[in-house]
Amino acid sequence: MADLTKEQASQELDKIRPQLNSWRDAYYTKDAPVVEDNVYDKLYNRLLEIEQMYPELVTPDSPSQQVGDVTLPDFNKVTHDIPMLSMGDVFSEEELAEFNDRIEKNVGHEVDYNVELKIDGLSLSLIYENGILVQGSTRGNGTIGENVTENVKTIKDIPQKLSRPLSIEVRGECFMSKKEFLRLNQERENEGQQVFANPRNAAAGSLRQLDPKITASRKLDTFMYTIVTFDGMDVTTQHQALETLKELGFNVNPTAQVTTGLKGVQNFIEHYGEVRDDLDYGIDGVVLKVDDLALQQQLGNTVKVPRWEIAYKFPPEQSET
Ligand SMILES: NC(=O)c1cnc(N)c2cc(Br)sc12
Repeated sequence: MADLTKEQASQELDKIRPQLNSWRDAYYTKDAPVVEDNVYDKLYNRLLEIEQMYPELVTPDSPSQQVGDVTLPDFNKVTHDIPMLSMGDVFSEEELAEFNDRIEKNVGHEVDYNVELKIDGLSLSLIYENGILVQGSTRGNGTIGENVTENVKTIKDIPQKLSRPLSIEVRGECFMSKKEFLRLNQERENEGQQVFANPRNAAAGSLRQLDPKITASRKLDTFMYTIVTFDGMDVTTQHQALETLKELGFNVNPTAQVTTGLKGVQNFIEHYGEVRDDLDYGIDGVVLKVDDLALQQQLGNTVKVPRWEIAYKFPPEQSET
């Protein structure tokens, strides 16, 4: 192979990487590959050849770093540097008022809440380095989760590259729409396989797959709702965090609202309690979060759950088995 200068090698890799990644995405996430295998392999081997000459040019998003074909014997584990806590639950307006009273007594004034839907899926952590997705993991026990990076890379609404080269961790919910749940269960029934009991189980069973190709064959979605590390971004409230997540390319649930005190929260709860069956995704309640992030830090967490957020839970859906 004619010797390449490092600059020439870098320029050629900058062309090859996105081409291979787009072909790879088509293979994993759309109906059919867009090129013949030999065309893909020829360009992939050229990438390996150049990366072998200049290993320092290998980037995390290079196709040579995506090991999507390997079916792991078991999940590798990841440690959550900041634990993925669960959340306290309340089931009545009175309990909600008690939560609000505790907050106001603690801080000495009325607070703004960011009110969001509680999505019926499984928690997901995504870590980006210089804007490139490098790790996806489940909550696990809150401290030790499962590494599901290769599976996460097949979920279409998760950006593999952010709109800015940030090194951040974000968290949200991975879920399966009711429409996809019905399609998948019909497919499994046709194939004589056991059907999933509900969309939440189907989402968990699809994300926690050792073979990424199986995950890719199922349509999973996400709503991201927390920035854990900010990489210098100036974000001071939860509702700003949601706007920032959207700007960075994440899917964010559009229903969130800011309220002062509990004003408007009951209307929000009543409205979404009434329309939940019409949503194409499962919800099991409403989450109230103190909107000011500094105040969240000041309030802190109990041993198990944050003091600054609460889940108002709906009764189980009639159709839920
Ligand atoms: N909007 C949110 O914060 C949210 C939505 N859906 C969920 N299942 C959860 C769980 C935690 Br913990 S927070 C949260």
